[in-house]
Amino acid sequence: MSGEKEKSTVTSAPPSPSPSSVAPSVEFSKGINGLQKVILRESRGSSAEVYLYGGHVTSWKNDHGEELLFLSSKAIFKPPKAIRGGIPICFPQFASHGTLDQHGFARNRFWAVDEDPPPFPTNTLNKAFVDLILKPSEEDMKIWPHSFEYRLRIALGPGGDLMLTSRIRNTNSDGKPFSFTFAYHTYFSVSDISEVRVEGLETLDYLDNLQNKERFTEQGDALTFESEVDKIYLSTPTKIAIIDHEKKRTFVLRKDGLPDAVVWNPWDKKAKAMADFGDDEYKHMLCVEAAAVEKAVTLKPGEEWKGRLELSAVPSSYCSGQLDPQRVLQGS
Ligand SMILES: O=P(O)(O)OC[C@H]1O[C@H](O)[C@H](O)[C@@H](O)[C@@H]1O
Repeated sequence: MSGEKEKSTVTSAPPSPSPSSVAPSVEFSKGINGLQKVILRESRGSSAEVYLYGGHVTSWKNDHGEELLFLSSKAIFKPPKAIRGGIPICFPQFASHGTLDQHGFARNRFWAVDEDPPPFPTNTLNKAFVDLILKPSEEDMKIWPHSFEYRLRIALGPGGDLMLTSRIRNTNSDGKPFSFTFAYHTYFSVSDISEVRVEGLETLDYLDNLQNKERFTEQGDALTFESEVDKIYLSTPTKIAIIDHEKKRTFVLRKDGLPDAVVWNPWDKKAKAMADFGDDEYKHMLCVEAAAVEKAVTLKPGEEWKGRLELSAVPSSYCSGQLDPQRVLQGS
C-alpha cells in the first residue's frame, strides 16, 4: 500500500441514537517504523489496531482503554520477521506441518486494503471494520505454486467484540486444487499465567508438539499452567473460555470453520531463546489459537473457505474453586 488515506474506504453504519455515543470510525495512520496501520474505534470507546504488514491485529482495547492482547516489548516490526504478539495469521501452513517456513508466509507479507470486497452476509450495523486482501506475488508462487485471494475482514462490534473473518478462494487457472492449514495465533494478555484457567478443552484429544506430536486425551479438569505447553486440541467446541482470576476477566472465543485449538506458552527456557520476546513475558501471555491443523482444508479452483473468530472480554468474578464452567460456556 502506498499513500496515506485520510478516510475509511469502508463505511460504518450510523451511530446509535445515544447522545454520548460517537460513530464507529476507521482511521489510517503510520505505526512503528512507519508501517501503515488501521485504527478501528467503536462508539463506546473500545478500539483495535491492524498492521497491513501481516494483516496483523496488534492491539485490542476495551472501553476502559485496557489492552486485551499481549504484544511483546521486544516485538520486531520489520520484514521478514513476523510481529511477536497480537494476532498473527498462519497461512498457508501452520507451524512446521509442511515444507514452507514456520507458519507460512501470510504473517510476513504486506496486505492491501480491499476496496471492493464481495458482499458479506454478516450485519455491519454499528461496527467499525476494515477489509484486507492478500494475493500471492511471483516470489510466493515459487514457494507455494498456487493462486489465491485471501480476504480478511476485521470488525469491532458495539460491545467491543473483535471479529475476524477469513475468506480464502482458490483462483488457480491450471485446474489444480490446493490444501492448507491455518491458525489465528491469538496472544491473550493475562495477569499471571499461573492464575489462568482454560475451559472447553477438557476431555478432548490433543497432539502434543513437545512429545513428537503424539496423541493424548486431556483429563477432566479445566486447563491450568505450570510449565511449557504446546498442544493442538482436536475437534474442539465452538466456544472456549480463558478465565483470568486476578484480572477478574474472562475471554470468550467463538469460532466457526476452525475445528482445532492450539494452546501455547513457551515458559521460561524457550522465552529466553526467543530474541523478540522478553525473558519474563511468558507470565503475562497465553496463546489460544483457533485453527484448522489436523485435517488440511482443500479447495478446488473457484471454491472458497471461510474461517471466523469472535473474541469478547467480559468481567468475571470467578475465584478458584467457584467456577461454573457451564455458565461460562453456555452463557450467551
Ligand atoms: O515463534 P513462532 O514461529 O511465532 O511460533 C510460535 C509458536 O506457535 C505455535 O503456537 C506452535 O504450536 C509453537 O510450536 C510455536 O513455538
